[in-house]
Amino acid sequence: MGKGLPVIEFESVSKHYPNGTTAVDDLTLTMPEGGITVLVGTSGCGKTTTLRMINRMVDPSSGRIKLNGKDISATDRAELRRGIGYVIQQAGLFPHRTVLDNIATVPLVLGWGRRKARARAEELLERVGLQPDAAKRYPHQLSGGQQQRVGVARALAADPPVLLMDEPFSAVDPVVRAHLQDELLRLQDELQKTIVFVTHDIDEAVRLGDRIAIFRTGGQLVQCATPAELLARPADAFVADFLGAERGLKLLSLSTLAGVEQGPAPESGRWRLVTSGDGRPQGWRDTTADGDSAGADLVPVRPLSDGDSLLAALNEAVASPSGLIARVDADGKLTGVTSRDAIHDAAGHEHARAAKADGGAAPAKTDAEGVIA
Ligand SMILES: Nc1ncnc2c1ncn2[C@@H]1O[C@H](COP(=O)(O)OP(=O)(O)OP(=O)(O)O)[C@@H](O)[C@H]1O
Repeated sequence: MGKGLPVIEFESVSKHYPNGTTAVDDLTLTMPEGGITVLVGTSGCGKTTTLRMINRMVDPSSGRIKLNGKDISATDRAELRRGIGYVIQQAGLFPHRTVLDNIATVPLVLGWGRRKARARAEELLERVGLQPDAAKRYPHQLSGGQQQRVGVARALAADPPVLLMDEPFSAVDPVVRAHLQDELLRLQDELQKTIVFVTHDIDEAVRLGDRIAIFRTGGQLVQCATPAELLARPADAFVADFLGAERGLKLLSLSTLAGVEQGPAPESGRWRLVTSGDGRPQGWRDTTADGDSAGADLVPVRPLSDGDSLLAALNEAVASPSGLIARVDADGKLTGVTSRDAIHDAAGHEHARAAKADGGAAPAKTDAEGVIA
């Protein structure tokens, strides 16, 4: 995350529609510089309305929103939007413009001139992981995932410090979605934008969010906290339900195997780890199997490295016939094995750490600005 100074501040903001709907109810929330704040909640809980109030597509009924300390109602809408990129579901690309022209839209409006705008669009095309030959295609000639990448590139074209993303990856399949999430995190590492991201998917929120704000129907913010805090200390039963029955496991997706003890692969007992000549784990061999099938029936092993999560480790340990996971270095060569027990201990430790109100992993923001009961 970046410096953490508040870039966007909601101060007691409400939005009531003329039909009597309260979309957002007395929202006080800050979004820090260089961080991804994810807004989640059930359908109709006011996430999109909250997002659209930031670029003044919707105006609040009461309260105040500040961007970099300045009340946005006093800022000209067009000027405000110059500093705010906006990405929506299914990309919202102009169908009759090429990919390159779509990406160059905002720079052209800003008067950059054709050559500079196109050069910038080409650079962004590459940055979001698209091949140069996509430039001349039209949106309908791209897959859904590619269109979303173009949508992200278009939003970044004028290098706005703030990015609003409204369910940008909801319309693509889970595999593409995971890729897009990875790409966004990679881009964010480089660019350090202040991002507000709307989703209804708690797993996506945990994966992407530096902070997660959970809303309930009626536009009420229930809790805003880091993913670890939220998973370890949900403010109430609504949040706990929303996080789901696997919330304990989700917490383990946030910690890595680095630092969890490992030892040499076993040289006795029923299961032996078979490695290739250059030390890469191949599978578990059952030493009690008869001679003929001993080599053929290797139980597959999925080696893990320090960057893999405790959740992945637990998963692998449960599936492993030996109860051990194989650990490898960056070259895929065996460094040792870790037992189920050691992973359980590490998992318990992570829970205890996250559950401590002032724990190292969880900055104590909850009372100051997080739990709005
Ligand atoms: N223009 C409008 N006029 C009246 N009611 C509206 C209008 N726009 C939104 N609403 C209502 O305000 C509430 C919040 O809507 P909003 O779109 O912000 O929710 P959301 O959390 O983004 O929902 P979803 O996850 O389904 O997209 C809903 O009850 C919605 O029907």
